[in-house]
Amino acid sequence: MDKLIITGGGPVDGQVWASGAKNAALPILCASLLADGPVTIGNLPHLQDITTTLELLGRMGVEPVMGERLSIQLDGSQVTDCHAPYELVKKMRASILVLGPLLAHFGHADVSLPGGCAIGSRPVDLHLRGLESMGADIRVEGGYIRAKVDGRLHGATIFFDTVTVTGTENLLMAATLADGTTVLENAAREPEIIDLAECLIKMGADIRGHGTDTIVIEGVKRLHGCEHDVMPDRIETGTFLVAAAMTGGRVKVTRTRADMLEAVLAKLEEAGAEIVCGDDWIRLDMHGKRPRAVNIRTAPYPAFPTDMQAQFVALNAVAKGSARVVETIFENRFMHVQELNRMGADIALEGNTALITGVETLSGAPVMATDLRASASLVIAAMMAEGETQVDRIYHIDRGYECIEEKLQQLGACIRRIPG
Ligand SMILES: CC(=O)N[C@H]1[C@@H](OP(=O)(O)OP(=O)(O)OC[C@H]2O[C@@H](n3ccc(=O)[nH]c3=O)[C@H](O)[C@@H]2O)O[C@H](CO)[C@@H](O)[C@@H]1O
Ligand SMILES: C=C(OP(=O)(O)O)C(=O)O
Repeated sequence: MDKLIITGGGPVDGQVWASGAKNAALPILCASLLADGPVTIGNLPHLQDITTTLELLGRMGVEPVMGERLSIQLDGSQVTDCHAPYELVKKMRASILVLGPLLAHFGHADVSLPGGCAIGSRPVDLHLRGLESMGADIRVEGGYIRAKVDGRLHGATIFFDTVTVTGTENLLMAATLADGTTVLENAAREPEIIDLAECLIKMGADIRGHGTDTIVIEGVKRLHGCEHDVMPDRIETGTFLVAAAMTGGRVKVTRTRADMLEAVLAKLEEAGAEIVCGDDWIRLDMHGKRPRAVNIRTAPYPAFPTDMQAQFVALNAVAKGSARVVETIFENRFMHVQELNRMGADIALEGNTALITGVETLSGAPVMATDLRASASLVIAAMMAEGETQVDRIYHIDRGYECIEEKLQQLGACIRRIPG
């Protein structure tokens, strides 16, 4: 297993570009299963999760054709096998996103249950209940979701008890080819849902209300190919901004968007950062200062994203003052806390709340990455810690951060990978 070795020290200073968003690219790749023609997807990030998804689509018969500028062409009409095996689904929960498109386009699907993971149990009951109310017959046997429908799915009004991002995406995709109207109530409003809906509309889907909590979909008979560029990754962008803020440094992130990061930028300003935004860039400057501690409460978009919680725990660990960070989305998303404490942080956990007392500095230590954003928090903490930190199990970070060491080197970090 690869490791990252980071020697902490100077402030972050430099410019870096944001990659395409993992959490938009994954549903969009799966949406290609709905089309009767080639879908060309641009600005795809080069990430392990993307490779896993392409392998999964390849097993179904959809062979990717590589294009220019990180683009790829996929044709849903090539599907020969509607089966998503455990050995691929276990690598990446977002594989569940093939369920809705396969069922809607081909009338059946066998998809392994994703199972629990480090950050929480993450059930998919709301995906399944929604598909059942659209007429699907679903059985769970041998760890597989076996779903079929006689003829086509039909439209339905579906109320989500809990706001779910991939649940909204799965049902949104399924509804595009259903008979009649589907209304998704208490739908997720994340920017990645808007990006997916815009791609589906280019494929010929009839969707209104995406970006609000009520999405209305009129089913159409078929969808065609299209071209779509994936939106920038707001979580990667936010991670670079926090790295600069923690080290009293400055950064300009390009090829990104400020409008989808409002809650994060507000917290960075509260921490003392000066932030200036342009059409497709964000510049942050801490002017050499130590950040002030900021309280955080995660919640569905547009509130503060759970995917930025670990990075802000790291920031608070070295801030002036003390802070409370409350995680309301996942029941076990504080695995970074004990590793940060090994680096000298002073963080206590009480249920879903981290109570953080800022310390002047952290010290390098061997630490273990436990999930994607926990890994990111350890890497940025290591960049400001005294001495050397060894981050083990970094395959987690490779799921979601493209060329992490090259990009952080551009910002002045002393970071290298040791292949395992
Ligand atoms: C690939 C992708 O886009 N991943 C993101 C997506 O994950 P994901 O879509 O898996 O997360 P959800 O929005 O579904 O989860 C939100 C909450 O709903 C619960 N739930 C969800 C579905 C369900 O059927 N039943 C149920 O109880 C979950 O356990 C969790 O407590 O949104 C999360 C919340 O913003 C992000 O952290 C992930 O980065
Ligand atoms: C939790 C995340 O991803 P996934 O849902 O793919 O596990 C994430 O991107 O932070």
